[in-house]
Amino acid sequence: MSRHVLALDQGTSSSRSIVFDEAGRVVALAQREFRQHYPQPGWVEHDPEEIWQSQLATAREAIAQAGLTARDIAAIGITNQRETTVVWNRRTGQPVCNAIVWQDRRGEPLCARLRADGLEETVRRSTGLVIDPYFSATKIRWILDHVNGAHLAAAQGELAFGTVDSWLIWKLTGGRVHATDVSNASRTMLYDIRHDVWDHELLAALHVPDSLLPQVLPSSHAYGETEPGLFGTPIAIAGVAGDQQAALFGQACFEPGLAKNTYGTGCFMLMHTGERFERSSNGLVSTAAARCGAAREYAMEGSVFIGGAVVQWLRDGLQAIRASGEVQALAESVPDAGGVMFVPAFTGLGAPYWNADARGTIVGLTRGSTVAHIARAALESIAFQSAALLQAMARDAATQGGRPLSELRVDGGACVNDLLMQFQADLLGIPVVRPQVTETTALGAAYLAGLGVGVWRDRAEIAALWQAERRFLPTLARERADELMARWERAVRQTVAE
Ligand SMILES: Nc1ncnc2c1ncn2[C@@H]1O[C@H](COP(=O)(O)OP(=O)(O)O)[C@@H](O)[C@H]1O
Ligand SMILES: O=P(O)(O)OC[C@H](O)CO
Repeated sequence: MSRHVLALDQGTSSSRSIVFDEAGRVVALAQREFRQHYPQPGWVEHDPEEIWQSQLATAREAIAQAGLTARDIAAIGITNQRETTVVWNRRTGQPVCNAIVWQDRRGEPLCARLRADGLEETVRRSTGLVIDPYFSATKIRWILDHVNGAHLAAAQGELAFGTVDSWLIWKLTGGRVHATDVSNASRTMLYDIRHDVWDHELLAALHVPDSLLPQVLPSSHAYGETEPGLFGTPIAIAGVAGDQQAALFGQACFEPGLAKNTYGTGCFMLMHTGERFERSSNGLVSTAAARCGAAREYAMEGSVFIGGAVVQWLRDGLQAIRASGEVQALAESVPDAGGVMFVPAFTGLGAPYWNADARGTIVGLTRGSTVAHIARAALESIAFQSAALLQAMARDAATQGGRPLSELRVDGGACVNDLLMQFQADLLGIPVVRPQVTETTALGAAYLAGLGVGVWRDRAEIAALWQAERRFLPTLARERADELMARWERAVRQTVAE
């Protein structure tokens, strides 16, 4: 049997495909960026057709680059930017409009209505989430309300909704399979993660007909086979998970209390909480972890909307650097941020603050401040936001009888930045551990698929493959770290002042 697995990693800024071997090593990687559309302030869209074409192209490239053919691929695992919403016509397979991306805030007025209707507790109890336009529910409703004919077509059962995984499964199987996995379903704000069913009270509150919805399956499962024409021979789709839950799996965080933080466009810290659905009292959400069988598994999550994206802003907005990789040298050209504090609330603030109206703020500027101080403060903001998540997790653990975190596993595009990782360890006061394979999102999807077809036997075998590349140990005095966090929180308060 073939021992290679192909992971399709459909991210916010690019589509990537990676071929892994049975040791979990990257054999080939292909990547394509695609266009971001910003039709109005606060709106972000993607063209679903471009998502599909870029994903397909990278999948073919990765197989060819590895010197393999489709026959050598044991299975495909899919992982994806979560919450992003696609609605398409079941007969023609055509999307009815652009995908509404997770960062898009247009659902806020509807969220305000849901809050006013007193649905907050229902949402939290059933879905584990807070009412926020980040999640798919209000994006679906917006499409049905604003796209010509969509409301009627939905009522007549002609339309299908899916997060990006469902859309890719649909395209890969030639429209034969309309499904999603439980970790993606848990991000829609319509799925009851306690009982594993779509929540009919929430569907009714949002007037979303259930004919729109995909079937929800475990993350490691036989979803179907790809159309023979796509790769020359059919390949089994055997794993599907939202990218953050896939990263948790790829980091081998299978035990309650193990956590990872992914530093991509945003930052996403997830802690496995085992089979217990725990609710946060400190601004985090509960979510379904990737699932291999019938047992329910959960995670506590903190989502930061602007992580590595602040570095993109330094590059594209401020034009302070030409490439993201240059930020470390610029930030290191000064000994510290010189009192500058940067809160990149460009699209509001996610966890633990949940404020859609906050906007970016730089405080503490003096005559001596330079672009290097701003770059350093920008990098530090990624660590501050993540530290606020960890503090929230620690507060939850303290009240729920859990143990505080003993180390944090990291991954994502910005985790290559040593300065950022060291500052993160300093703020957190625990080791920050970077694994040898930092493509953990794709690796998690590959593991889920490979487990299904026997490339890997069980989680123990996967856990044994995980290896640290570098441990960043905290060096800062705790009082100094606390002082910095207090200054950060003061700066955050200024982002919401009008
Ligand atoms: N050396 C670096 N230091 C800090 N941030 C970086 C560095 N290199 C890349 N990044 C940031 O990492 C992000 C890309 O990470 P990636 O995991 O590929 O994102 P995504 O999955 O969200 O598309 C970008 O926002 C980029 O600015
Ligand atoms: O595409 P990423 O890696 O920034 O991940 C996006 C998240 O899934 C959004 O919840």
